[in-house]
Amino acid sequence: MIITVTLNAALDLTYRVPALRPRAAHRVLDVVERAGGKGLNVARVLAALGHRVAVTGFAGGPAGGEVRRRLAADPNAARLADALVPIAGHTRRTVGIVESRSGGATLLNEPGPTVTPAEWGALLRVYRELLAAGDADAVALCGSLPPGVPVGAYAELIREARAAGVYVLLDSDGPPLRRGLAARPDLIKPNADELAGLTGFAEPVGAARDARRRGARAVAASLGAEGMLVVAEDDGGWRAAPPVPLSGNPTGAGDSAVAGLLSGLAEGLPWPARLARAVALSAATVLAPAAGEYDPAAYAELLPRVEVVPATW
Ligand SMILES: Nc1ncnc2c1ncn2[C@@H]1O[C@H](COP(=O)(O)OP(=O)(O)O)[C@@H](O)[C@H]1O
Ligand SMILES: O=P(O)(O)OC[C@H]1O[C@](O)(COP(=O)(O)O)[C@@H](O)[C@@H]1O
Repeated sequence: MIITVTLNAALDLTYRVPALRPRAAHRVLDVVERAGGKGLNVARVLAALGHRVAVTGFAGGPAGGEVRRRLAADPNAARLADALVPIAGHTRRTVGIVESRSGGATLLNEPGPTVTPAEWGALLRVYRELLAAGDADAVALCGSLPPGVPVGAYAELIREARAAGVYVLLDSDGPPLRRGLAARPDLIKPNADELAGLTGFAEPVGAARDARRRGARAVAASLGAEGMLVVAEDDGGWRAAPPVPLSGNPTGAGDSAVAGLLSGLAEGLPWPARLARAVALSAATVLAPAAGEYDPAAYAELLPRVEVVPATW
């Protein structure tokens, strides 16, 4: 079983337009709605891969209700346990605008609802109960923090997971990521910009090794069409790349990479196989038009074609 935490859940809307022009009106070709926010995407992909998942975080208002309904209606709902904590504030929407001509995506992420100290306390109680149940292989802490949640929230959740002996992955950005590192997460999954922002190094190998010095036990950096780089717990490393760069909607590709890494961990796979899975799943997510979905046929076809090589430094 894997626990995913989405403190800033979202109703993800994907609008498709022929091309996006600033300061112009657009006719939207079609709209897709999904239960989103990073941890919810991770959970849906894990469930599709056959894993049981407990989904926690906050949900409130109309979008929060819709997120819960969509989670319950997921084709793999039997493996998705809804442990979201109700709040008085309204869950946000995130809007992805995908250009059908170029495949480019523009994202508008609302800040999210204000969470009260009592609601944060309720989340901590639910999280502790999930950890105490004793059957978690891993926890994924994903995404931004909504207003009101303390900036050290991830550090606190990491300390709790480590105290319970549960592997913990952090996928966030900015101050919540920086503060989280102090609590020594087992793995972080930054993209290239997040890694550079964290360390000040643009070059990913130096940056990933620096992130380990700052507290991450291992770093899996996602590098867009170039695939992924891992600097593992023993400072050994691997690189994995998709066979070809793909064009499509990259929203949620990073979340599928997280799902690939954690499903492989839960199945006892070694690093190279976990990495190959993460790259194939995330590349197959670029090929699926809606945020946070992957194309299963493309995943099966890509997996044997992902090249994993040891990295040296
Ligand atoms: N254009 C692309 N072609 C093939 N694979 C891609 C492409 N863009 C992203 N990916 C895959 O998705 C992963 C995550 O994408 P990335 O943009 O690095 O992260 P994030 O979605 O978190 O910003 C990459 O490591 C890669 O495996
Ligand atoms: O919590 P944040 O950082 O605002 O991110 C939320 C957004 O991230 C997503 O999970 C996509 O993330 P990735 O493209 O990094 O995988 C969307 O579903 C959501 O709109």
